[in-house]
Amino acid sequence: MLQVEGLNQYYGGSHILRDVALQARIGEVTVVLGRNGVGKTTLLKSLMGVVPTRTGTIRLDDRDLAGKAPYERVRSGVGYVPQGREIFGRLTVMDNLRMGLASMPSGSDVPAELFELFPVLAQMKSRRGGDLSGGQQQQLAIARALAPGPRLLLLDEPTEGIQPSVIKDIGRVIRKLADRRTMAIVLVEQFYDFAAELADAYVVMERGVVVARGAGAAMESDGVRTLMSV
Ligand SMILES: Nc1ncnc2c1ncn2[C@@H]1O[C@H](COP(=O)(O)OP(=O)(O)OP(=O)(O)O)[C@@H](O)[C@H]1O
Repeated sequence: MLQVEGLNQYYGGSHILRDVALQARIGEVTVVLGRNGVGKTTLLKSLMGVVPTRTGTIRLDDRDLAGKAPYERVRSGVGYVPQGREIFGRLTVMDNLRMGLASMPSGSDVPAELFELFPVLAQMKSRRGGDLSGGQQQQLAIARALAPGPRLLLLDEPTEGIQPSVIKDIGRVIRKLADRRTMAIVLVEQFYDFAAELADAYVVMERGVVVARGAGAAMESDGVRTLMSV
C-alpha cells in the first residue's frame, strides 16, 4: 500500500503541493482528478522522485521512499508513465522496453507477458518508437513501466490525445492489472468518464490541496463531475 502524508512541494518560491495526504491500496485504482495546473503532475513526479521530496513521508508497504532517487524508487517497486509518454523515438520498441529495466540489476529480461497485455507491441518489436501511433506509444510507455514488475504504477493522463478504441484497450489493461491484486495504481486523469469507470477510490485536487476524497462508486453522488466542470 502507498501512504503519503504531509507532502509539500515547491518550484522556486511557489508552493505547489500543500500537505497532500494520499493512500492507494494494492488491487485498487486510485484516481487523482483536478483541473489544469492544480499540481497532479507534480504529485506524481514527487512520488517518483523526479522532483526531490521537500517535506512529507512517502511509504510503499514497509519501504520509505522520500529520500530516495528515482532509480532507487524503481528498485523499490515504483513504475511511472509520464505525461506525454516520453518514448525514445529513435530506439526500437524492444529497446524502449529494455530501458524500463535500466535501473534494475543486470540480467533482468523484458517479461514476455507484456506482449500478452499489449498484443500490438508484439508485432512491432523492431519498429522505432517514433514510428508508432500515439496510442501505441502510450501502450509502450505503460509496458515499459511494467517491465520491472512494479508494486505501484503511476499513470499521468494516459488518455491524452489518444483515439477512443485505444482508450478502451488501455482501460481494460488497467482494470486487469488492478484485479491481479499485486499492485496499487494511481491514475491522474482529466477525462471524467474514463476515471469514473476505473476508480475504486478518488481524490480531487484544487490549487495543490486535496479538497475531496471517497470511494470510486460514490463519485457521481459526491458531485465530483460538477466539481470538475465548474
Ligand atoms: N518546472 C516548473 N517550474 C515552475 N513551475 C512549474 C513547473 N512545473 C509546473 N509548474 C507549475 O506548478 C503548478 C502545478 O503544475 P502541474 O503540472 O503539477 O499541474 P497539473 O495538475 O498536472 O496540470 P496539467 O493537467 O495541466 O498537467 C502549475 O501552476 C504550473 O504552472
